[in-house]
Amino acid sequence: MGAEVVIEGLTKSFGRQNIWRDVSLTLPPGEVSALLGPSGTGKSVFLKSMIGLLKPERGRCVVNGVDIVTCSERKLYETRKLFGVLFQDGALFGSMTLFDNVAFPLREHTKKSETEIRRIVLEKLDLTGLAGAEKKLPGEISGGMRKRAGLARALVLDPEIILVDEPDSGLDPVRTTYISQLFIDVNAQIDATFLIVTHNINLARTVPDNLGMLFRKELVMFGPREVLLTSEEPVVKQFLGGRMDGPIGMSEEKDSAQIAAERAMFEAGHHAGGVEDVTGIPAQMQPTPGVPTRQGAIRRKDRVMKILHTLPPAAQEGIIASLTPEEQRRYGVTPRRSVVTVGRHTTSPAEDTAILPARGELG
Ligand SMILES: Nc1ncnc2c1ncn2[C@@H]1O[C@H](COP(=O)(O)OP(=O)(O)OP(=O)(O)O)[C@@H](O)[C@H]1O
Repeated sequence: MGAEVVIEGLTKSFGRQNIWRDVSLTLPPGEVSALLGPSGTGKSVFLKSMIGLLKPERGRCVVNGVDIVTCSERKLYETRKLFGVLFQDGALFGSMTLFDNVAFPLREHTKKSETEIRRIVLEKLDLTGLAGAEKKLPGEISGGMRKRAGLARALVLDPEIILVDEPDSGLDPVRTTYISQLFIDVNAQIDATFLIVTHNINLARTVPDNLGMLFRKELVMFGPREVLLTSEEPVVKQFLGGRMDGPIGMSEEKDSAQIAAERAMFEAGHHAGGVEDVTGIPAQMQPTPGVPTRQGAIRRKDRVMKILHTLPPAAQEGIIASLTPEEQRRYGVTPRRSVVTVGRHTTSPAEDTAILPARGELG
């Protein structure tokens, strides 16, 4: 099972420029989490802080009892081996073949024989759909393949935590979905804890178990996906709809006068862009048939049902609607009213938000 990552009160500035402050969240072991946020809100800085490449001035990031922020260089070196990182561009060495790129961490950090290295590299290339491409140079393959090669390299040291920085950058929507499917399949196969930072709405809505959002230098929220996907928070709604109408502006945020002026314009009929009718909780991506069940998803169900009573009503309803009738019986919950199911999408109308906990333990 992947490692839990506990982040408490993390604050990062460059000189006098504060990037974000007091960020606290826990990545549950083996679950897939995603962190959203408009461009420039410090998502990449957050990932780099988690692996000790940047030093936050306050707070903790604890993995297996080691605080990355304050530990010694030696401990940091050891703990970093628990992480596999997929950088935005794959961060491959341009002059090395895919084989050598993927073999690099094994040659750097282990004493494995070349035969053993070959076995591991070919296995990871196969896992990421790159079998047969080992002799290619990064410049000879597509952006999607480069990302998959970056993922293969991130996997060779058997990481417990995988950090992914904007997997969709430079990819079309279809390739983005394929790489998302690969994350889900890899998660099912190795049960590692994932954190994906992204501003891709489709990915955010369908891939992770947990969702958070950075805005105005703070973590707006972090929790089960259903919480953010049903949130009435203006910044969250605006972001998920990809619209101009709301607090996020051209270069991050707007003041109240600008919000009011634009609101008048949209009310007068100007299209705010984005998609108005994408609401509710779409079905989550599942492992490809034949790939094992995600253990993280099973644990998550139990974990979320224990905290169900602490979540907003719309999120509760969405979670209950995602359970099978047998699971609803097992957890002792019943939807108050029937939920509307549209194709593979389950939506819960606002008036259907309350639940009936059938047993006392939920509330
Ligand atoms: N090493 C650094 N020194 C100084 N400022 C930095 C450094 N790294 C990042 N920043 C600043 O931190 C802010 C957040 O950058 P970051 O790249 O983390 O944002 P992001 O949310 O990942 O953006 P995007 O979605 O566009 O990739 C930016 O203003 C950037 O200029």
